[in-house]
Amino acid sequence: MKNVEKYARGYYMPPQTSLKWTQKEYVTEAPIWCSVDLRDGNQALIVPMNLEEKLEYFKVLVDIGFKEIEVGFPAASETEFTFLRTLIEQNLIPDDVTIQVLTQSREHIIRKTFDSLKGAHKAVVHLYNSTSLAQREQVFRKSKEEIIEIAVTGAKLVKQCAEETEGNFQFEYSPESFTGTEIEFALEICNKVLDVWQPTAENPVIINLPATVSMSMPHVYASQIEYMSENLSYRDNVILSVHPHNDRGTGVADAELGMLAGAQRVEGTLFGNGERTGNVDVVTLALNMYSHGVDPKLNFDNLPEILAVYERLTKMRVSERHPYGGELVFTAFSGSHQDAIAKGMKWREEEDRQHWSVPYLLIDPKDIGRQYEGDIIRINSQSGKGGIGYVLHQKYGLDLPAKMREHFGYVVKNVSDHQQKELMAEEIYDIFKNEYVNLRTPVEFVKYRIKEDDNEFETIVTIRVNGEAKEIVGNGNGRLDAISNALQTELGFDYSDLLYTEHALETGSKSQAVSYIGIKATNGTSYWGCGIDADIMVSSVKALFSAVNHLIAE
Ligand SMILES: CC(=O)SCCNC(=O)CCNC(=O)[C@H](O)C(C)(C)COP(=O)(O)OP(=O)(O)OC[C@H]1O[C@@H](n2cnc3c(N)ncnc32)[C@H](O)[C@@H]1OP(=O)(O)O
Ligand SMILES: CC(C)C(=O)C(=O)O
Repeated sequence: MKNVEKYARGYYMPPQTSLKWTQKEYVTEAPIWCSVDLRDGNQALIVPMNLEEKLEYFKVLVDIGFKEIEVGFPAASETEFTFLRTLIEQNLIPDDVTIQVLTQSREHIIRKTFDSLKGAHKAVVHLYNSTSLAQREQVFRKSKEEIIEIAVTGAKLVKQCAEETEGNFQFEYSPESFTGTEIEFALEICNKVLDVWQPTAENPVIINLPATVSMSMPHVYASQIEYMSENLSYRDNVILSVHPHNDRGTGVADAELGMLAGAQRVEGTLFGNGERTGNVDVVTLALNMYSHGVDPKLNFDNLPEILAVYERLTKMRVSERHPYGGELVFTAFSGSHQDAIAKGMKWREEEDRQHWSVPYLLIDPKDIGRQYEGDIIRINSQSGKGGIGYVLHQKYGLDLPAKMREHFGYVVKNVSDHQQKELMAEEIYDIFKNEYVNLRTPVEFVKYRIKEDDNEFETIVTIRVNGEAKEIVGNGNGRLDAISNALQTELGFDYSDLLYTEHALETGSKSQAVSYIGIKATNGTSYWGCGIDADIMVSSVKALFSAVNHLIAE
């Protein structure tokens, strides 16, 4: 690419790197989650949510289990202000939920923010100003000292307003654009703000270190978080928070490594909505944790419902490949994946197995409200017998013998390949019926009579050959054997190795028998048939005729 030299830059690695976080395998405890959907997510929407939409979204967040929710930027607009007033005046904030509001470090904005908070029992007031080299030089055109002054002046005013306003206020400070800030300067400015706020064990201060723009690889961010965690003043009374964005596609990695490095709190949004490429996706973070056997303390056991509300209110779309929520993320189309999943699911059914280890599926889709049927195995020309057999079994209760499954697999693949489309379960079942169950030409079974004498059977079978009715006669040491012999004599060719299986099939309140029959022609080729009937013997005879019709057609 021609302009690559434009982008060479340093990443502000800490002066001493201890990298203790690299020794940890996974996050062992849920962080304090703070949803910023209604603020950072909302400010990035083409049309920000209206009052009713924000109220509905707030309820969804509460139901998921968020205990901290940044509800907006009250000084930004009338809707934002009114939303906050509605939450407070209509008493819509549960006792165990703390709302959070964002403010720039500007006097009129801070004062308006506190106006919006009147009557709130408790709230986090979140103050920010940009600290990065780029913002200092280009946006603010101020020295480091002047930038510290903005933060400290704002922090003092926030403290004063909190003292003048009834309610319990906790403070949060973000050195916005932290990842573009020299790490020692970020530490200095945070410590200056902490000096103003004087955090205590009863009222700790949140220091939030945003990857406002994610610039470096995740290990750099983690090293920065660890450095801040180890060097912040009042550390015991500071809650260290991360707020990653997803510019490099590493928002989740940033948050996870950030937690390993000492972050106790995470700010993010559902499905990663937010500025540009979005905020970190809390659903993915929480369910990643769940997949490690750690309770994330957020409830996503009905993710499809949450996703539907999210898409309706934000008018954003969750991509098919989005972790956990995406339509296709538990779906296998390809044969070998389907085969392994179908076998893995069967292995689970055989015994009560606690530990989830089904190949290709990170978690059990059912745990987050996804269905097996139609969700995990879908059929196209990349699919194989395992998946096709699984669909027929799950949806229609058919349990094809292994060899027949193989034959039918190719039949289905052929249809899908030629039609260049995915086949739904109903279509597969139709192909199955046309291929075997309804195959009645050239020879159609009509009825049979049978006599038994000392385990010797003699039968007269009524058949129709190319539409013409006739009776054929045969003997054998079993009913099916006798009928098969009658057919072979009439048709004048041989087959052997009659392979027969059957099982019951519940259709509505009625039970039917399904029989599968495989026959081998003298040239070694196998042919398969299936019959379904309330009478088990009739189902076997129909299966035999279906297999024989395949043989004749060759
Ligand atoms: C990374 C983030 O997501 S931060 C949050 C961003 N979210 C939003 O901005 C959404 C809501 N914002 C708004 O509605 C508006 O920006 C308002 C109401 C807050 C402010 O509106 P306005 O004053 O009209 O405009 P604007 O935001 O452009 O103001 C820019 C001025 O504020 C200054 N400023 C910006 N951020 C801050 C800050 N955090 N602290 C102090 N000053 C700041 C700028 O330097 C600029 O100063 P100048 O007037 O001397 O040039
Ligand atoms: C206000 C801060 C935390 C922010 O939204 C960001 O830096 O992305």
